[in-house]
Amino acid sequence: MSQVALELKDVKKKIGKKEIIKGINLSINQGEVYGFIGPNGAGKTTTIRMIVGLMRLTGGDVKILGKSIQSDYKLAAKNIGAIVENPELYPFMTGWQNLMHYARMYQGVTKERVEEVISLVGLEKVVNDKVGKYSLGMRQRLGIAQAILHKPALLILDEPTNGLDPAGIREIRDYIRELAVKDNVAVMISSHLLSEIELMCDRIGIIQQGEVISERAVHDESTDSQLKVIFEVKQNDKAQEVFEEKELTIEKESNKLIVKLDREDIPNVVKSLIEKDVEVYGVTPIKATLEDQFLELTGGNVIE
Ligand SMILES: Nc1ncnc2c1ncn2[C@@H]1O[C@H](COP(=O)(O)OP(=O)(O)OP(=O)(O)O)[C@@H](O)[C@H]1O
Repeated sequence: MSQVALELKDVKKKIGKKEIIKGINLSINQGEVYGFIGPNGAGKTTTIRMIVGLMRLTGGDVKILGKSIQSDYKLAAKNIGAIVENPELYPFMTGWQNLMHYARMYQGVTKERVEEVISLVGLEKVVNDKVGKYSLGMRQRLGIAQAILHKPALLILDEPTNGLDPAGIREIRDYIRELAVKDNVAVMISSHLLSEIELMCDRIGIIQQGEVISERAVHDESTDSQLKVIFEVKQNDKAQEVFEEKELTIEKESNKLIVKLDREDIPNVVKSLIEKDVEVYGVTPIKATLEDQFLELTGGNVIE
């Protein structure tokens, strides 16, 4: 069984009289990529800053590989690699010099390990160029390389794909998945790019007003029990009667009826339609995108 890499227990943060984080509980296993999403001001950065020790907790605890950041900070922190806000890089030094500079700060990070992370993030060709000349994508990759130098069990990335073009986003996504699968690293990513989260993460937590209001596996069909289904029928009015009898919500009433129902009720509804002589041409479940779910859960709050 994989070990729990990160555990948040009733984590709270009060600034002045305002409770910004209201008791967050979550855990991330080794080898798991966890997306932490929420509208602006929901509390993502505050939570991350507490996990990495940049801000004190006002309540609860954070454990990394079982070590508390409150009572065992040094032991807990050595298992974290993070990019919070922008990665700190020296523009007048080459990529190689930057990494060697950080490698010296950790015990046991060899030259071979530096070479390994460079190839993992695909920076071999530019590693001897000055970082000042790097594109944003290259800088992000170097930032990730720096964060994983000491082989942390937990990698935390705050908006890692911010400002990257689609090709850059794809590359970062691939490195992150590789890290989780090959090196068993637990990764926590905060982002507002929901489509990215869907492709990159195993599980997501949605945070709103300082609380995790929903947590779900990204590819778990069982969490999609309430579906939107498109019914293509010839006799709309008769079909509507069937749906109304069953107290189902009809969302759209053009030539196609979009109805919300549980997956296991589909056969029954189709049977009723046929019994009422409705000619059914098609029944298509629409997989609600994460964005739909997110907007539904946050009551339509607009995200960037
Ligand atoms: N030092 C502070 N003093 C007072 N309020 C603060 C402070 N830092 C953060 N806040 C408030 O806490 C809430 C959460 O902010 P936070 O930056 O954690 O949100 P976020 O989810 O990361 O948002 P964004 O996506 O915009 O970065 C916001 O309402 C913010 O105004």
